[in-house]
Order: sequence, then C-alpha cells, then structure tokens
Amino acid sequence: MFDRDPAGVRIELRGLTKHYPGQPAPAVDNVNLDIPAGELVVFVGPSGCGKTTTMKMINRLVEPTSGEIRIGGEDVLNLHPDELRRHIGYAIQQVGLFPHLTVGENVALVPKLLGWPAAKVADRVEELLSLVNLEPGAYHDRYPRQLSGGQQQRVGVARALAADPPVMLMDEPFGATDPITREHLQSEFAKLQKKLRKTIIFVTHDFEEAITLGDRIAVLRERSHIAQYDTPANILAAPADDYVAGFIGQDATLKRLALLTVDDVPAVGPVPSSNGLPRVDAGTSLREALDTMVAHGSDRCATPSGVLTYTALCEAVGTDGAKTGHEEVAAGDR
Ligand SMILES: Nc1ncnc2c1ncn2[C@@H]1O[C@H](COP(=O)(O)OP(=O)(O)OP(=O)(O)O)[C@@H](O)[C@H]1O
Repeated sequence: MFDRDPAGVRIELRGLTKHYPGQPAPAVDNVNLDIPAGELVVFVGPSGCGKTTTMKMINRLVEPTSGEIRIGGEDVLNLHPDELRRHIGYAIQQVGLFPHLTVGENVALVPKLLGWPAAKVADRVEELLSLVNLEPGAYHDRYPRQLSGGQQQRVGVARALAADPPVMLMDEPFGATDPITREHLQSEFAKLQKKLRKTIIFVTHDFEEAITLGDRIAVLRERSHIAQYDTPANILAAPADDYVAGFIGQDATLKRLALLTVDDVPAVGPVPSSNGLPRVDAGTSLREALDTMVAHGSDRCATPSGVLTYTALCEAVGTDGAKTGHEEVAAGDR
C-alpha cells in the first residue's frame, strides 16, 4: 500500500464530487487539487462549504458520488475502506478517545490492529506520548476523563500518528481548546511536522491557524470550490479576489511581517561591530525586528548578515511605508 514511505506521499483529487441523497445541490462539486508529498495543506472556508465532506472522502468515511482520489499514485477507491483507514491518521475536534481505555491503550489501538508485536507497540506508545509532551510515566495509565481538554487533544494527535501513517487528516483537532492552549498546541505541532514531514490535510475555520501551520492554504467557497490555493505568504501578498481578502481581514501586513524573517530581506552590509544598533538574531520575524526598532527608537537594526532598514522591511511586505519620512532619515546616515 501507499504507506511504504512514512515520510509522506502525494495526494491527488480529480473531479471529486459528493451529492448527498435528497439534497438539491452537491455538498462538494468537482474539486481538483494536488497536495505535494510531505506538505501540510489547510482547508479554510466558512461553515457548510464542504471542508469536512471533502476530507472524509479521502479516508472514505464519506463515499464520493464521482471523481478520483489517488494517494501515492494509488487509486484509493479500489481499496477496502477499513484497510485504507488503518493507513491514514485521523484526528478530529471531538477527539473521539475511548473513555473506558487508558491513554496508553487509546494510542495503541491502530498498531495493535495492524498486528505489531507487543514490545514494538509499547515502545511506540512511550515515544508518541513523549513526542506530544505528555510524560508517559504520568499519563500512560490515566483515563481520558482525567485529562484536560488540551491534553486529550494531544492524545488524539498521538493516536493519529501511532502507526506512522504517511497521510494525516485533521479536522479542527485543536478546536475545542482555549486560545492559549490552542496556540501552544499549534506551535508544538508545527515543530513536530517539521521533523515528520507527513502529508497532512488540516481543516479549520481560523485563518490565523491556517497561516501558522500551512505550507499551503486552500481557501474554499461554497461546495468546496477553490477560491485560491497557494502559500500563506502569497495569499497574504496577493489575495485572488474580495472573497479571499475578506478571510484575511484587515491586518494582512502584520500577518506577513509575522511570517517573514530577517533572513528573507536583503540586508545592507557590512555587519556593524559595535555601533549601538539594536541587534536581532537569524530567524527573527520581521514583526519582532520592527518591535525591536520601535523599542530602540531606531529605523534600522543589525542582523547576522548586515543591517536591516525600516525601508527594506516595508518593501519586503509590499507596503508604501518606504515612502514615508523614514526614507530621508535612513538616507542621511548611510
Ligand atoms: N450526511 C449528510 N447528509 C446530507 N447533507 C450533509 C451531510 N453532511 C453534510 N451535509 C451538508 O453538506 C454541506 C457541507 O458540509 P460539511 O460538513 O462538509 O461542511 P464544513 O465546511 O465542514 O462545515 P463546518 O465548518 O460547519 O464543519 C452542508 O450544507 C451540510 O449541511
């Protein structure tokens, strides 16, 4: 099956359509999408636009009316649905942990189904609990009701990863948590995905979450018609139309600043040794670099590769801040 390579495989959707019986129109209508191997693609769109239906067709919890789904080149509509689902990780907002099983038993479910030897299952459970920051000694034998909502969602993610599937489907997996826990889970998950490079489809209502996690974002309109499919930076820089712009909201520039780092902007050299400029490290976001400039009352800061100016920072995010009076100030001491 397509999971010979746990590091992620390509997913192709061709003419994918679902018309629920008795409904006047299809819930998902003729979706064509390529999801590159090892990328995390976020489906974002309003309630009822067909995100969940599209995703559930991929693991055949919903049978397509027509169209094709290929995973790693393999036509999944020819596979047995139960067999297919054992090879695709699935994490949902409701978590769906079995209340009568311990945390360890919940995570072990799929590897056991796949017939892994007991010692391998035990090792894997320990490894996964550590991976999602739940100390195995403390959490392995607890029951789901003895965990917080955020901890339960981590167990859900650990369980989805258990058999090391190349594909993960995640439907608002952090949706039921408060904003702080949610941000924490997002950043932990982003780090995890950097290591694992699975092919992931992630559904959310939340555009901020899409920007934080997505290698690419598919902005969907009704019936899963694709309004735009691109990287977060490209969507923020050039929304395809008013519909996509509406999703981004007012503060697209701040979002782009948070997404780009000082390494993305050509610095003017040479690196000053000790000239009193505030310094930022490699990898610092442009938003943090701007905060540093503001805090020091400076229109520039030193980076490991040179000097980053306010003007260059504005140019990088495509605003006309470069045309403000800062340009003259900056030019005066160049
Ligand atoms: N089993 C079903 N039978 C009939 N209609 C359905 C069924 N499941 C979903 N629908 C309809 O299909 C459309 C798409 O639903 P879907 O759950 O895929 O949307 P969604 O974008 O995931 O929504 P949400 O963000 O609210 O979860 C909706 O109009 C919904 O009412």
